[in-house]
Amino acid sequence: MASLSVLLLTALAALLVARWWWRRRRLVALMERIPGPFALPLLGNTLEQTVEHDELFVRLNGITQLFGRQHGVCRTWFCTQPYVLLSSPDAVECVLASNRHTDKSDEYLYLRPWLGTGLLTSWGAKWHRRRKVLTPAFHFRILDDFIDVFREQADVLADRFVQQAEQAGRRGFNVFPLVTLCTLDIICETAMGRKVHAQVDSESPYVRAVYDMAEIVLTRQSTVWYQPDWLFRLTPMYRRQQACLRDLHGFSNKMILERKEEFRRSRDQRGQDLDDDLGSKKRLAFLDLLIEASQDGAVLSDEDIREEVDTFMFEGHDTTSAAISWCTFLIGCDPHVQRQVHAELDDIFADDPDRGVTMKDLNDMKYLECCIKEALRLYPSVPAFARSLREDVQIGPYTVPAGTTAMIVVYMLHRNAEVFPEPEVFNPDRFLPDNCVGRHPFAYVPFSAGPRNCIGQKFALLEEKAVLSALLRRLRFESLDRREDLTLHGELIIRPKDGLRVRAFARPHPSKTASKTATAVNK
Ligand code: HEM
Repeated sequence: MASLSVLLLTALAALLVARWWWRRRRLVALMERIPGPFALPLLGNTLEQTVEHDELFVRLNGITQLFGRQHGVCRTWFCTQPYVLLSSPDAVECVLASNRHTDKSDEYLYLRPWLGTGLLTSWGAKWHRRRKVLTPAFHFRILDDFIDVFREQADVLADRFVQQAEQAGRRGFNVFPLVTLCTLDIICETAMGRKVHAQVDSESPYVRAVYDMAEIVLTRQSTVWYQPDWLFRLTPMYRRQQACLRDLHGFSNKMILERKEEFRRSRDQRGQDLDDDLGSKKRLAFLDLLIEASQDGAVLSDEDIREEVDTFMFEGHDTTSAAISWCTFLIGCDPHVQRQVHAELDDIFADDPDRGVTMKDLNDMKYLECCIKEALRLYPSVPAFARSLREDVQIGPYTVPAGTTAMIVVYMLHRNAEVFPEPEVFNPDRFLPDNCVGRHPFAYVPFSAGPRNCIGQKFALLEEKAVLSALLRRLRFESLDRREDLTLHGELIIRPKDGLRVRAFARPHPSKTASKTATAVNK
């Protein structure tokens, strides 16, 4: 009897496997036409990919270079999940330009405990609704209000840089951690309307939880045995996650309650709608705009608001911090570029070298903008991102089947020598208006592109300019690390494994009659 049961169970299991295999045969056949490394049955390329983060980044870029040379498409398998890696403008366009491929891949699932289904992780009708509700929060009128926050926090950072420069002398110091605390201060104040003083107190539980949570997400993304929820719940890392979430959600919930209360009070006092107040009397945080848009819960519940605030916190500080740090480093590698940036800044602030930066100044920083763009080309803060394909897509000569994860390998896309000759050279002139004419619109996508592009890109660019100009008005940089010696961590954000070390020197105070050396771009 027992042996009959075993036989029946074995037959049933075999039947299920055969059915699964039969259903997947088209997907597998289509995938195997796409160039890629040899893959084992069931395991695929998992063994080559279960390595340290820096090594994984090198391997993914290597596969892209080796197998995706011709059409910018190659394939790899993580267990039974197929991936295509896209690295040419045409291939990337096929996915990003379409309204049909807006669903995020399973890698984003691990962000859900923190971000729920906010703008970054939601899909379908919910994402559409949210995008519509949130877009006005990034209107330039609102961004104008944030310049004061950028300026204040950038000045704190510049003071800290001066201090570090004095203490470290010729040994130099790592810019990354200092800049990250500054961008965290900026996003807390602009997203939630509260100062967390991260630059002064980096040990705050909230700040620590942000770091820990990002690390947990990354570990789950790249480690097979942490992926199933039931298995993850058995690990100490799950308990660490729950502790982080208590701090993260506890803080945002408290902020929401406080701001709602303030919002109600001020509306009752004035007897008028907050709309009348936009951009005039009181600076509004994104949170206030969400509370306003929520229409007392009819459009957004408190939990919906929290999802979005947490999403801004996540997307809005590490990305800008990486961008500012890389740009400082690259400018510090090239004295000629640095002289042009200094000349532009001296020119803009010739009327009063000590005054605070304004929106007009930021808009006038054309050459600095080229440097920022070029730094984002070489070191895109988000080096890769992914979509889950719900239907077949034709990419070049290949039909990529539904069910595949399409990964946009931005780091390699930006190194296409046909679009960017001598791609490893840091050359901000590539982004002078004349030099951009005729460039493929999907050849440069640090903020993604198409319907799911970065909603915060204007905010990010203004913040970067405000912080970099505050640093460069006071300091001259010399980068100590050589680019070719850096080990990169291609994590959620691209980071150098051992930081970016620079020496900083105080600049002589520019006289009020500074020469009006206009740079080519300002003419
Ligand atoms: C240099 C800075 C930044 C870079 C390079 C960057 C890059 C990106 C990229 C590549 C995406 C697409 C991600 C994907 O498809 O998975 C994205 C989406 C997003 N970003 Fe940014 N980002 C930056 C700054 C910001 C800031 C400052 C905010 C908010 C204040 C922000 C908020 C968002 C949101 C909410 C999304 C999701 C948009 C959607 O799916 O509709 N980002 N960003």
